[in-house]
Amino acid sequence: MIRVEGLRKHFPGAPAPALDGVSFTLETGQLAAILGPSGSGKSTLLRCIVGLERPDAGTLHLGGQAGLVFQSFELFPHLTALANCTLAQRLVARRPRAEAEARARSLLESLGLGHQLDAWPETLSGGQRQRVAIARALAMEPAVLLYDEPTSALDPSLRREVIETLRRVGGLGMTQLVVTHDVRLARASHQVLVLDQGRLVEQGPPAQVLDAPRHEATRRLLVQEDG
Ligand SMILES: Nc1ncnc2c1ncn2[C@@H]1O[C@H](COP(=O)(O)OP(=O)(O)OP(=O)(O)O)[C@@H](O)[C@H]1O
Repeated sequence: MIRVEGLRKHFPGAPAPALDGVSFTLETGQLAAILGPSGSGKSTLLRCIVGLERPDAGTLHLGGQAGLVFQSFELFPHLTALANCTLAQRLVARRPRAEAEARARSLLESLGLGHQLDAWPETLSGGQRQRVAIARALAMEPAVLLYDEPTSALDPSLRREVIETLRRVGGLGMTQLVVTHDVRLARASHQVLVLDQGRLVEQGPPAQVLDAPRHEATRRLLVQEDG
């Protein structure tokens, strides 16, 4: 479970805070989508949770480290799928090779890549590369996995594949937080959080937030998506 309470971040010189008292709770194994207009504070929220930015006030209870999966899902091109998933385990977590490989293999298998362990990134499809990147993040055993715009710049079939993968990862018990403009991805989540000007203006299951939006910012996001 992750709990965020009263998170506040005001960048020096900025006219208004990027985060202005954000609080929410996410149960273990749940997937939450963070929506909001440009500049509403989505990336700042992720960066505070992962520790890349220090909040001015508020508390974070993660029960461990947060892992961040970047938009481009970049893999090390000179390492096989398996080696991509063992490098940080060995260098950062200092796990012995056999242990790191066993964990990587099991994660790649559970994401449907058991037959691609020795494949080079350039020989994998876009969707397969993404699953390797996610397995690599999971191998570090984060308490929560964060994604910044995982489906932007992807074609529709790949988007569906990413959504399917996030569900699978949720099935492994991982708590996930996804910043996205993709309403379809938000619909596949357990909880939708809408940020506007650094404040959480809506929060609830997708059926509630997306089908009966109460806030203007949410309505605008839905109109943009339809158009
Ligand atoms: N390092 C920084 N220094 C000063 N201001 C910043 C910094 N980072 C973000 N901001 C400001 O904080 C606010 C929130 O930015 P943030 O990047 O979190 O928004 P966002 O919702 O992720 O936007 P987008 O959807 O465009 O990525 C914006 O007004 C932005 O200009």
